[in-house]
Amino acid sequence: MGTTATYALDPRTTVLIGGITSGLMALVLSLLTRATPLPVPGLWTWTAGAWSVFGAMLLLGLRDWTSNLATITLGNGALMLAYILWLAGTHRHLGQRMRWWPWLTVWTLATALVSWFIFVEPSFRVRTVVVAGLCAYLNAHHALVLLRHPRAERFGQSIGVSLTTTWLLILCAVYGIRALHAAWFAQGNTGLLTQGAVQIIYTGCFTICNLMLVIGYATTASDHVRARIEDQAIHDPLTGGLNRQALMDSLERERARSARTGQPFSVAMLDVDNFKKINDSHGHPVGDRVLVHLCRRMSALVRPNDVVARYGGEEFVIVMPETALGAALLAGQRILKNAVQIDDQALPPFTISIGLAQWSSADTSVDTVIARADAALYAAKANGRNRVELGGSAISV
Ligand SMILES: Nc1nc2c(ncn2[C@@H]2O[C@H](COP(=O)(O)OP(=O)(O)OP(=O)(O)O)[C@@H](O)[C@H]2O)c(=O)[nH]1
Repeated sequence: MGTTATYALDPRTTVLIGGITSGLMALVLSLLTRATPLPVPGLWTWTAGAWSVFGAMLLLGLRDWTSNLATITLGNGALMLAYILWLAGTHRHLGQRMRWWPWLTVWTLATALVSWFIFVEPSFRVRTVVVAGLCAYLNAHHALVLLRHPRAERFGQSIGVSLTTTWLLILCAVYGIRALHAAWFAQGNTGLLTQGAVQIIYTGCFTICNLMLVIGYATTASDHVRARIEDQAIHDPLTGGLNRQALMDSLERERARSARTGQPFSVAMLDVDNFKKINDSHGHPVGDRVLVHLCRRMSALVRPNDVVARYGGEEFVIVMPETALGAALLAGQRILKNAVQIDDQALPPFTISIGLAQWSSADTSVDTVIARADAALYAAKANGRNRVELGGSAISV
């Protein structure tokens, strides 16, 4: 006498559990869109995708209880749409433009094919190959977009992006296997809600993957907010240079390094000559743009390890690690000449003055080296501006 295997779960329950968990996760993403202290590009689109998965899983789970149009056509349509929305969310997050029309055309064709193979020539096999094949392709394409992204938010750099990419690849593999299974094996040709291990495994895998992807988007969003907040905490909002707190931290690091290695470091303090006149004659917005321009030019002119920071008002400080006063003077002269070159015709011509000082073992704190650079800047102003002056005598460290 044959025995029929019994399972604790059946495919319908798995799909409905998947629907409920997707709905809860969509709710979490929706709350996150309101709760993040800074906007996260793409978060709304990922949230819309999560709601679409929720709708898809519920519709697919209602199979045989309501019309095929609602359960199969709309269910599969919502599922494919969800992956397109998730892809669009990622493009937005990475600051890329996605062309919608090719994807919407593919989606329309796939949905039309699914309808044809329900109502005209019913075939579970073809429907599965179409839907699972497209979903596999969409998720593979999505993973590649993340893997190819050159900036900070890429695989290995952000936990959220690594998690998302990994689960996109797993989901792509599950859909790929599902499509091939349906195409070539009779056993793979059982309906979505047919009792048995095959459908329980597939529906369970889809549920877990979709859940992990939503967790991946939420983690990516929180990584993004944390990185932005960390960035804002150390940068000056107008010029993009480091702020005063970050400058003091950098000076402390250089002081400690100098004590350890015996290598000197130098500090340049500089400001725009007669900046008040620029503001008075051209307006504060133009004055602001002069500061932004100057900071950008200086950052391009110094070595990668040098630190450019806004000290306050129109004053900047450059920290030059492992640089004695002689080398700092050459750098100062280069900056004096080149940082004021203007490529934007809307900016007025301007000059800068620079005071230089070298850290000395006799300095009691980093404030003293700053004070010497400031005194040198004062001397540069007193001696006619548009020049570099050296502060005090360099004492070997
Ligand atoms: N546009 C703009 N102006 C600023 C900013 N911070 C400070 N200032 C202006 O910078 C000007 C600095 O003026 P002063 O200290 O007299 O210096 P100066 O006119 O450059 O003269 P010298 O330094 O002696 O060459 C003031 O008018 C400030 O209002 C800023 O963020 N944006």
